[in-house]
Amino acid sequence: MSGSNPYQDDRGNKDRTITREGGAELGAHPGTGKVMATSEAFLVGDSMTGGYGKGPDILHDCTVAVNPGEIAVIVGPNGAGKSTAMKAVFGMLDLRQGSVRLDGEDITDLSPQARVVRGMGFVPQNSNIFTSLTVEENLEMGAFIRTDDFSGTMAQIYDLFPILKQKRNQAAGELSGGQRQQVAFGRALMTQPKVLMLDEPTAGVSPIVMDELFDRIIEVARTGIPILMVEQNARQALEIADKGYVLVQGANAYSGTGKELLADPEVRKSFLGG
Ligand SMILES: Nc1ncnc2c1ncn2[C@@H]1O[C@H](COP(=O)(O)OP(=O)(O)OP(=O)(O)O)[C@@H](O)[C@H]1O
Repeated sequence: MSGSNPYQDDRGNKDRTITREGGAELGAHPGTGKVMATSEAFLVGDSMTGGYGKGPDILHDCTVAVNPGEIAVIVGPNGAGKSTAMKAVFGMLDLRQGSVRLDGEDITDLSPQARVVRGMGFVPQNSNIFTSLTVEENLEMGAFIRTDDFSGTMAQIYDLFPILKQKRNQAAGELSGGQRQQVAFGRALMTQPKVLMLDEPTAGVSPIVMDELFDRIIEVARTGIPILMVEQNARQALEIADKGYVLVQGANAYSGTGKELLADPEVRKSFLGG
């Protein structure tokens, strides 16, 4: 979104090999094509183990990471812990082991609010907009941490999602599912995040709307904002993914580039419907 972003589009597929059980070699630094350790990635949830409250561990040594210019997608069966992994990266559950790092800094102990201030944008799966507020008020709420003039950012968001401009004075609750997702997406962009996390951005929308949302996600990634997202529509999401993680029972089962995972016979058979 921001013209001053130093990271330019570099979404070409790099030569990387698929890994099973962990993805230590995943992650290529934009511009260099050099494969670097996941631990050096811009955003990394590294070897995360933990669960909700005093309950059992849901995540088991789970690692997800994303770099500028990339779209990283987490897929896997229902209940695999995909949303939990996102919540863990955003600081919504206490990790028993592992860490979260953003731009080289350990943020494991920061609250979600503090992570937003550091540059994380998170769009949760549910309740991600204020239905009784107008579209524009929702976007304004997104800018809550900003003290500068955010009208330029709002204009960029209206360029990205023209329908939101058209409906800016309408209550967000009156919008279609796909339009509401655009509001949630736009609201997260209002903070000018350094990284964006989306939990099932295409949940409940038609295939056409899903394609449109994916196009917008690609557009945002091209501005250099790394995007980490969970998707139910695994096949379609992996098609636009620079890298993908298949989670099973809270652990990394497969990881690789989107292309590699789509081509892997085991991944196809077990997770992509053949
Ligand atoms: N708030 C919570 N408190 C306790 N357990 C939870 C909570 N949220 C999720 N879980 C449990 O964590 C496990 C993983 O759930 P999670 O929602 O992360 O899976 P998922 O892969 O995102 O699933 P889906 O694809 O169905 O959305 C499940 O067993 C679920 O019951």
